[in-house]
Amino acid sequence: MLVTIEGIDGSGKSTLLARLRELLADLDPVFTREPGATWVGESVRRAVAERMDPITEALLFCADHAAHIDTLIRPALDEGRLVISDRYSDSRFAYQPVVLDGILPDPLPWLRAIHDGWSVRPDRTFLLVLPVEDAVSRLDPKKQREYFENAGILARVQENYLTLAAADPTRFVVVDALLEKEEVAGFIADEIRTGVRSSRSRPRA
Ligand SMILES: Nc1ncnc2c1ncn2[C@@H]1O[C@H](COP(=O)(O)OP(=O)(O)OP(=O)(O)O)[C@@H](O)[C@H]1O
Ligand SMILES: Cc1cn([C@H]2C[C@H](O)[C@@H](COP(=O)(O)O)O2)c(=O)[nH]c1=O
Repeated sequence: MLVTIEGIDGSGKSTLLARLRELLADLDPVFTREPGATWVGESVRRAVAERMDPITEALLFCADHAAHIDTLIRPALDEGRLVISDRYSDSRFAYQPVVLDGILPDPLPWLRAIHDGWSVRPDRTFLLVLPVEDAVSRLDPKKQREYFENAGILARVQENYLTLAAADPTRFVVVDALLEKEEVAGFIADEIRTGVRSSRSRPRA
């Protein structure tokens, strides 16, 4: 079963993932992330830091996804493992249309077409949602920030996420990221357990 965690910067993904490691330890999940599960992710971070052109950046995010699927996601799913990824393809579908606005006429179908035929669809996606000003106020001012981490961009990214969630309500679970950390993690851990139980009781396709 493939579970993904999505949300704008500062929504609490890293905090949640750290707690899920403890709460779901008995299920022995494979925890992973995009970008960064493979060395291609290092190139992506470099491209973002150097503000390379947005097409190069988008294609590097896609290349990182392809390497991630090939080296980690597919092998783990083939072994029947629970995989939990901190960001995945929906990050591309939410962030890159904002970055590519004015560069491509219609970025989302272009991005989706790049993923067609080889990407693996998540079984469940938890989207952490909160007012953008709360997310920005949570960001560590001492840390070097990616250029995405600006309120104007993040507001548009979150709108894109909410549109994706509304279009696919059986996969997405929208979670109020203003709730207490423990409440967010407890709720998502319970939902993942329920999903794992039902996927194990279903014959494999
Ligand atoms: N539910 C919550 N309530 C209040 N504060 C929270 C909550 N979840 C996380 N935080 C705090 O918000 C800050 C940002 O959280 P975190 O680093 O987990 O976000 P993130 O989504 O991983 O951000 P990024 O995408 O920038 O890495 C941290 O200081 C964290 O302690
Ligand atoms: C996977 C992916 C990520 N991004 C953006 C979102 C964040 O601002 C950074 C990743 O940093 P984090 O430490 O995970 O917060 O990259 C993106 O624009 N497109 C993507 O596909």
